[in-house]
Formats: sequence, C-alpha cells, structure tokens
Amino acid sequence: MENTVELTNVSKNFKGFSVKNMNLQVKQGFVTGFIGANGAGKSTTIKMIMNLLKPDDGEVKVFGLDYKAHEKAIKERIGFVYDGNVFFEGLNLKDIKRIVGPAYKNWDDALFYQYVEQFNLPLNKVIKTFSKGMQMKASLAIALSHHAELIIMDEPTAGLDPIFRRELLDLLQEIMIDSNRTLFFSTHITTDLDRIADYIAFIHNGELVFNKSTIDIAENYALVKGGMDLLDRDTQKAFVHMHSAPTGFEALTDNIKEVKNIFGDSVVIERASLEDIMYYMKGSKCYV
Ligand SMILES: Nc1ncnc2c1ncn2[C@@H]1O[C@H](COP(=O)(O)OP(=O)(O)OP(=O)(O)O)[C@@H](O)[C@H]1O
Repeated sequence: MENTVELTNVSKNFKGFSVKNMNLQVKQGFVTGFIGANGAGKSTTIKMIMNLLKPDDGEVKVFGLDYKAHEKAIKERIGFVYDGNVFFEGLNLKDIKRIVGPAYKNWDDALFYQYVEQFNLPLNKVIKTFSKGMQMKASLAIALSHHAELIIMDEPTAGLDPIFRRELLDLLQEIMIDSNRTLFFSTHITTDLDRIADYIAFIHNGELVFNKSTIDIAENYALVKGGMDLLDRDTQKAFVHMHSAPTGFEALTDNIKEVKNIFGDSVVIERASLEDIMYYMKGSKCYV
C-alpha cells in the first residue's frame, strides 16, 4: 500500500467555509507537513481523517480501509496528537495509562515508561500542573506507546519554545526510523518542515493547492527578481504570482527551467522558502 491516507473528492460545508472536493494522498513511510493560513481548513481536514467529523461528500480511506466497516481497526493503528489537553486534567500519567492502555491491542507498557523517562515526565503529578510543552510530550508518549503506524498531529509545535520545538522535531525524526511509519502534521511554523518533511501539502481556503515532495519544491520553485522592462504577457506565463513595484518585479515561479529559458541571466533567481510560496500562491494561478 503506497498511501496510508487517501481522501477522494472530499467536501465539508460549514456556514461561510467549505473544504472543497479535496483529493489528498499521504504517502506511507514519509513525513508530510500540512500547511496553510489560519482558517484554511487544516483542522477540519485532520478531523475528517480521524473520523471526528464526517465529510458531506467523498471518501476517506486510512490504511486502505473505510471507517464505516473498520473504525476500530483503523484507530488501533493511529496515534493522534493535537494542540490542547486531551486528558482529564485532574489525572496523572499513571491513571491515564491505566485508562488508555487497555483500549489498544498493541499497548506497550515498557515503551510508555521509556518515553516518560526520555521526556522527563512525572508520573504522579496531575496533568493540569504540566506546562504546555510537558502536555504535548505526554500526549505524544501516549500516542507512541501502542506502536502506531500513522501519527497524526494537529499543530504539535504551536506555543512551544524554540529549543523544545527542536527537541520535538529530533524526536519525530527518531520515530521515523521505523520505515513503516507515516507522519502527517499541520503547522504554521514552516521552518519546522525544512528539517523533517518529505512532502508538503498546502491548503488554501479549503482547497488543496498542492501536495509535493520537498525535493520537487526545491527544484522547481524560486523567487525571480528583475526590471519591469523584461515583462510582457508571454514572459509572465512563467510566474505563479507577481508583485510589481517602481523598482522592478518580484515573482514566484514553479518552473525555474522555463524562467532561465525566457530570461537567461537578466533576472535574479533566489530560493523560495515555504513561507514565500504560501505568501505568493494564495491558492490560485494569478497575474498582476
Ligand atoms: N464545527 C464547525 N462549525 C462551523 N464552522 C467551523 C467548524 N469547524 C471549523 N469551522 C470553520 O472552518 C474554517 C476552517 O477552520 P479550521 O479549524 O479547519 O482551520 P485551520 O486551517 O485549522 O486554522 P488554524 O490554523 O487557525 O487552526 C474556519 O473558518 C472555522 O471557523
């Protein structure tokens, strides 16, 4: 099975917002970062992947199975981490383990204690006394202790300090050594993805703009800068979006080769960061 998650023509309509006809494949064995602006539909999509929200249309398959017939089998194999306190605040980790552990066939006590130690988490302190970072680690320890093949995380690094974020990313890298494992997580902090993502899925206004490998993005996307005199309707075709100013233009291309063919050495081509791409693309092919 090549895709761990497969969304086919999935739509969800809220008043004033829709996820529209989404086709998304999450590749098995890789890290996919899910990016998009506030309110773009990341959490809504993740909730549909987790069957916490039912699509109005389309099909969601996880491990090649649908939720109607296989909910329990699917959930057994997923570890879900999201920004917010998942647990009863008044409980400690020992209590939580006692409640959550038996729910999973593959729950591994030894592994749980290993993560608790590795993350420096107290077993006997109630969760409400944990810092945000500790709560995230606790959530992750629980999610990892049943040998989940798919880890889904909704903004796991939100609100964490830079050092802690880095530690978390190192840890995620470590858990990906298991080549069967798939990691799908949403984030606003696109620089987190430079370190660990293999694929980037970009959603804007409820629509999937692209789902591409980071190699593909690095090879094809770039910022192009040059003088206004270089532009005409034909040359602009190489750009996804462009800003112009009296001093010249700055544009995003998804086809560096074509830009080189058209402009040769007369423009400056610079690496486009994910933030640049998000800023420029805003969802559609568009020219100024
Ligand atoms: N249950 C709901 N009922 C109505 N509207 C909803 C519901 N859940 C989400 N929305 C709306 O759907 C839109 C997308 O929300 P969503 O939480 O999926 O975005 P997001 O990309 O995760 O945003 P953020 O990065 O800010 O968390 C928002 O406009 C939100 O108000």
